[in-house]
Amino acid sequence: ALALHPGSVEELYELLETLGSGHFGVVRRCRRRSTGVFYAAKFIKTRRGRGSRRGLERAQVEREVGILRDLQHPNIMRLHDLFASKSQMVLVLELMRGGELFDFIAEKEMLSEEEAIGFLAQILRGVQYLHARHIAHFDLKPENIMLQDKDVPEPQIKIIDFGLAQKLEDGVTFKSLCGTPQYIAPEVINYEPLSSATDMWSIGVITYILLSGLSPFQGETDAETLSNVLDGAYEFEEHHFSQTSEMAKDFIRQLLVKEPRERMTASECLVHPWIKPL
Ligand SMILES: Cc1ccc2c(c1)c1c3c(c(C)cc1n2CCCN)C(=O)NC3=O
Repeated sequence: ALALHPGSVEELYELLETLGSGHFGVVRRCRRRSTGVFYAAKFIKTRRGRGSRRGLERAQVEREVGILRDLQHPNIMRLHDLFASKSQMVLVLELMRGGELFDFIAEKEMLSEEEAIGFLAQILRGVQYLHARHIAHFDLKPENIMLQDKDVPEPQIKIIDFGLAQKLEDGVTFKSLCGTPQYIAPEVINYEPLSSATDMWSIGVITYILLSGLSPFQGETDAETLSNVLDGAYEFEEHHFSQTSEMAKDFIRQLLVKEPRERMTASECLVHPWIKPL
């Protein structure tokens, strides 16, 4: 069980360099003093009162922790330790030395279909595990897919950042305008009920990017991107997709579908002929 340490994280961990920062706060590499094992420490500033603008609502962070602490899957980020003070929370997480899938693709420009399938099968198994527990991530994108090590033939990945994740209580239509324009599904923009199918649209966008290095709906501005998403306006540009198999295109077509109910589920993706032969 996960203890909520009242003391300071520095009593148990030596804090090292900053690995990244974002809307949530700062992530630093750290080393557990008693074992010498390295971890990632995510520092989240929590609001003093409802008034202040800085930091996140404490309840929101507690929701993320509540979701993370019960998850146990090789492709989902594991929460090791938790520290809370009145103005910040510190999540101690597994260290993913390989960094973001986003940077991995940027370095390689694009991946072979075999490499893409290798990553997607892991992402789909993690998402299948979440959806089976009625949890949706709602912010799936290459920045939130981390690699254990990148200099190995088949890098192991984990899904991180459950800051926007939700438990999908049956019947509760969860609506929230969140996520990143390039990856969000039409129903998010139309403020319609969200579901696990919302994650599957994002996986369609991620697949398109893995195979081509291009983002299917990205426009000059966020507004243009959002309208491209609403129009479902994307194409397999000949120049970037001439070498791509028909099965890969079919896989993407069955995810970038406007009607959420018509999209493949994670389980259906895992038996799609493009992925299955694995
Ligand atoms: C080597 C490296 C570099 C940047 C990292 C991480 C690791 C990292 C990690 C985590 C999070 C939530 C954010 C992280 N970031 C920030 C960027 C994440 N999109 C995490 O949970 N484990 C990490 O290793």
